[in-house]
Amino acid sequence: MEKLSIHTSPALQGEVSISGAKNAALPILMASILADSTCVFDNVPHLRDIKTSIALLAGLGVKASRGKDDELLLDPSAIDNYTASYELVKTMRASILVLGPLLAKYGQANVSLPGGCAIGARPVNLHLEGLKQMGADIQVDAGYVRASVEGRLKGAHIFMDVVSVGATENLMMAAALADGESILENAAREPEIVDLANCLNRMGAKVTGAGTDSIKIEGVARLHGCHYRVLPDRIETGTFLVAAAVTGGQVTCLNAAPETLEVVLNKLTQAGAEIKTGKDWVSLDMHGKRPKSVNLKTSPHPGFPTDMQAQFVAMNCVAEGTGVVTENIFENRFMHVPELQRMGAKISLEGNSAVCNGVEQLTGAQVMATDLRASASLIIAGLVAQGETIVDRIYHLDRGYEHIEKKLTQLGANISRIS
Ligand SMILES: CC(=O)N[C@H]1[C@@H](OP(=O)(O)OP(=O)(O)OC[C@H]2O[C@@H](n3ccc(=O)[nH]c3=O)[C@H](O)[C@@H]2O)O[C@H](CO)[C@@H](O)[C@@H]1O
Ligand SMILES: C=C(OP(=O)(O)O)C(=O)O
Repeated sequence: MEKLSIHTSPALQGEVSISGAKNAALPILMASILADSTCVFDNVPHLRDIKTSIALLAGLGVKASRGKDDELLLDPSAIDNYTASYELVKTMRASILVLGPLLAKYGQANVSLPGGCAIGARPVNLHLEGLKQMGADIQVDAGYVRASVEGRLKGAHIFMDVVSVGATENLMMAAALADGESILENAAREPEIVDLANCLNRMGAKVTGAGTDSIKIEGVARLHGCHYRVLPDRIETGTFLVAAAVTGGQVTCLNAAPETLEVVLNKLTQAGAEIKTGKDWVSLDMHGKRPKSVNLKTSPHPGFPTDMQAQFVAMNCVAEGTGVVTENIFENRFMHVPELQRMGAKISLEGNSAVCNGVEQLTGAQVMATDLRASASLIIAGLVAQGETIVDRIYHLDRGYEHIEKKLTQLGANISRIS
């Protein structure tokens, strides 16, 4: 099994190009099911989750081909299968996002339940409740969601009692082809929701209000193919900025979208970084200083993103002072803490908070990646630990970071993939 070997690294320096956002690309790829003709997507990152999505769509009958660079062409005109099997869904929870589009376009869908994962139980009740309100018959049987509707889904006024990115996306896609108007209340406001809405509108949908907590969708009878460029990955951007910060470095992220990162950039400024932004770039300069600890609490956008929590815990481990990090979205998202402790971090877990007392120096160790962002936090810690850190189970990392070790090497990090 492949691992990453990281040795104490100098202050990171230079420029890094940010890839398209995994969490925007995944729903956008699934949205192609709704179209009658070919969709061409640009800036689609080369990731394991994207390969899984292509396999899932190909299983339904979508013809997929990679174009030049980061282009992906999806032709949904010959879809003839409505089942997403457990084999694929279990490796990628976002597979549940085929449910709304299949049901809206073909009146039926069988999608394996994603089940829990390392970071939490992650139920899909809001996805199912919303589709029921739109007239779908939904049965859960033998681990599968079996959904059908006579004729078209009907527009509905849906109140979600938890802010859910995935449920907002699934229901927005279903409503795009429903009969009549839908309003999604307490909708998620993440930039990836706005990106999906923009893409759907490019396909001929009538979605307004994305980016607010009330999204209105006027259903249309058909959607056509489109050309759409996926948003830059704000979590990848934030990860490189934190990596630069812990090493006291100076890094510029190119092809980025700084306006999607406001709260993360504020926290980095609090940590002592000098941050500069332009239209599509963001730079961080620590001027060689050690970061200062920060306190933060994760919450839905525009709050601090849970997908950046582990990286900031890693920064607090080596920062000056004590920082309290509170996780409010997922009930089990501190799996990186015991691994960071193995590297000498002084962290105590108190309920859903991690209290980190920064130490001057971590020590390299063999550590286990338990999920995607936990993997990133262990790499960040490894950059400033004394000696060698070996990160095992990096298949989690490959789900969501494109060529991370190459990009870090380009910035001067001592990191390599070993088998
Ligand atoms: C592919 C993708 O975009 N993944 C992101 C998406 O995941 P995902 O869409 O799965 O996360 P949600 O926003 O749905 O989850 C937020 C909270 O709502 C709960 N919940 C969700 C659905 C539901 O039906 N019932 C329910 O109770 C979840 O258990 C969790 O506690 O948003 C998360 C929160 O920003 C991010 O960490 C993930 O990176
Ligand atoms: C939790 C994440 O992804 P997913 O929802 O695909 O598991 C993530 O991107 O950090």
